[in-house]
Amino acid sequence: MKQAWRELGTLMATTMFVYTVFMRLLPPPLRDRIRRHTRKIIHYLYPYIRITFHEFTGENYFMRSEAYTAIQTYLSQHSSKLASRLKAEEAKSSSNTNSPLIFSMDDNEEIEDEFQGIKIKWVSNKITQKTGSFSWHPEEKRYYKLTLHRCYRDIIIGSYLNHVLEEARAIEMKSRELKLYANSKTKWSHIVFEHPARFETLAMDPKKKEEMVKDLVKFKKGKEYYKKVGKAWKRGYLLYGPPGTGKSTMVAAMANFMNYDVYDLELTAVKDNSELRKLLINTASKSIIVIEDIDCSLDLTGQRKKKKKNGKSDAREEGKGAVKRSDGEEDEKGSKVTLSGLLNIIDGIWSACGGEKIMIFTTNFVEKLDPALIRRGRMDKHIELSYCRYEAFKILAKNYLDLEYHNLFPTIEKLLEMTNMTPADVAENLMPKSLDEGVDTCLCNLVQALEKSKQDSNKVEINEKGEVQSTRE
Ligand SMILES: Nc1ncnc2c1ncn2[C@@H]1O[C@H](COP(=O)(O)OP(=O)(O)OP(=O)(O)O)[C@@H](O)[C@H]1O
Ligand SMILES: [Mg+2]
Repeated sequence: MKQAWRELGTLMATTMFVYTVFMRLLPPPLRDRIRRHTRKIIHYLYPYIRITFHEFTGENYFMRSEAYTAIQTYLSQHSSKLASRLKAEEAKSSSNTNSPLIFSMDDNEEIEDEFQGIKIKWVSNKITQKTGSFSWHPEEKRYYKLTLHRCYRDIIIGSYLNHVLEEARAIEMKSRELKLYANSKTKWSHIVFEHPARFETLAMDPKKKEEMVKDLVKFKKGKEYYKKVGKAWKRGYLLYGPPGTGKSTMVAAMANFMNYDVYDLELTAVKDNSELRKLLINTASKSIIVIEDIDCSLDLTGQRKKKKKNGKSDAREEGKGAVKRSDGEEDEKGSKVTLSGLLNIIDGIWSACGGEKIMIFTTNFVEKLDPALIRRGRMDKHIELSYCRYEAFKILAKNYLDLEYHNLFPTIEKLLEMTNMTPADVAENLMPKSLDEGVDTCLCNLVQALEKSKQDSNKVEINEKGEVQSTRE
């Protein structure tokens, strides 16, 4: 058998040699004709098409091909099951995949994929460049080669390759690192977004939570719907409620749930409307743009102007707004972003660029916002995050103490109805302060805190009644 193969090899090499010498001796027109006929014969005998995707493209092979990367991602999904030789790489630490390793086909390995009943062969290969000469591009050029029967050419080029790219995009979306962007001047800078908040651990009314999750799912799957109704694929949420009720936590939970980047827009750092437009144009799709404490960020409300005229300051605002906007300073150094500017940018044509964007405003004082800013269409959904009640408490007890039920739960339920304690305060009381503190101690701490809060609020009520009576007298 070995002898037969050796003879066949020699025969082929001789044939190729004779063919090459023969072709060189022929006059060019005749040579071209023979070449054409030879190609036809090969085409008849070998009915397959091959498509090659190189890792580096461009004039000097500097650019990594996006198609190559997408194919690599797509095939890595199949290779761990189908290929016998694999390459393993460490996954990104913050990627959402469960496995710490990512597998891909090793060099010179092949796997067979199937699409609409058609078998497609993928081979991963590499060309090794001659060493010794100085060169910028990599010495090993990798490529994927796809082989298919020519009768499937249209399906493969038309649908299969699109399918590969879309699947790869979906896989990348799942495993990508989320980013948290912050603005400085007209630029965004980012860090990796790694917030552990999830809807499961968010303490709020379960019905409201479910409604919120359904709304987000509908938005995510709404590409065709938004196109049909002729609306830009974006949605606005207004989160309002007292400090410590979980507004910022909810933004983080939304980003994790949707797998979107977060753009934390600090309006006080934006010089004027045109700078704001530039910043917003530079946000990518699949992102959440959040403006925290919108009532404190800028002079966006009618009430605020009145307040300034009167020269009085609102005690409730001092915690947040006053720091950013000390009187007098604001006009010279501060932001000139106006309400109308912000509204124009939210509604403007640009806002549809990229699509799939969520805008969130958070505030402690919803009643202070200009109705134009929060009307439906701009802020489509208004969500109130409120003081902690029993349903929300149960979620916190599960999160912090891994507790489904305890004898103190009915007492806590009653006390929560009678007081206004924020989930942040409840959570703080539930957290063990030392290694010796167990479930009972934490719950007793909470009961004590709730009783104190109840007494304090009773005192305030009595004082208020007293003041009312004395003013009547
Ligand atoms: N609903 C909640 N569910 C779970 N944890 C919560 C909730 N609300 C508050 N917390 C806890 O309290 C902390 C403060 O909450 P968060 O920053 O989300 O409040 P906020 O409503 O944004 O407050 P502010 O109005 O002051 O910005 C969070 O780190 C979280 O641990
Ligand atoms: Mg907040």
